Amino acid sequence: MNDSGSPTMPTKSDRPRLAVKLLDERMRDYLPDYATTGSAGMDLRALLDAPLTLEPGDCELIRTGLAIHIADPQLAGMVLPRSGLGHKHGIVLGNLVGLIDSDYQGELMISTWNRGSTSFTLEPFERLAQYVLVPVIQAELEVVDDFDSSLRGPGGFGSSGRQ
Ligand SMILES: O=c1ccn([C@H]2C[C@H](O)[C@@H](COP(=O)(O)OP(=O)(O)OP(=O)(O)O)O2)c(=O)[nH]1
Ligand SMILES: [Mg+2]
Repeated sequence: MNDSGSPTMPTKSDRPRLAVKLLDERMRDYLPDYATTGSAGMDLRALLDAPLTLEPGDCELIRTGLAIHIADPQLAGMVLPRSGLGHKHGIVLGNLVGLIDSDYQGELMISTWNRGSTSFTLEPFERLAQYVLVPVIQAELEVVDDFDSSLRGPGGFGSSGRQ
């Protein structure tokens, strides 16, 4: 927050820097970036040599041509669907959400599932999903016999009703 109480806009130089390898030279022109200053995710593009048609129910692993090494274990990447593709065309992720470990150095892959009822043709370099960097806290599990009591206790899965 600044003095006027509004959030201070971080500048590009405040951002963590992530090492990226181009596994296909064509991706140099298509490096992911934030579309607006407030975007949470960077769009990931499909590395394809030709259009690819996904029939209803098809699920294909699509290359991005990028390897991003996050390195910091207090960060992770998440691959999320784009809302327009998911809502209008049924193009979502075969794993629903992709979780990218900070020590992963391989190619970022997008499991692309046509959960809709019509075929969809994906164009080369089309923006297919989005990559969000998130903070992570790693924990140690400590085995106990009993918990300190809580208001909820073991209640879950709708125990509080619907209204
Ligand atoms: O949508 C995704 C999900 C995962 N990955 C990569 C990065 C991640 O760090 C690695 C392993 O993912 P995860 O742990 O979710 O898969 P797993 O089935 O448990 O594989 P592993 O045994 O390699 O951990 O695969 C992707 O490229 N795209
Ligand atoms: Mg795993």
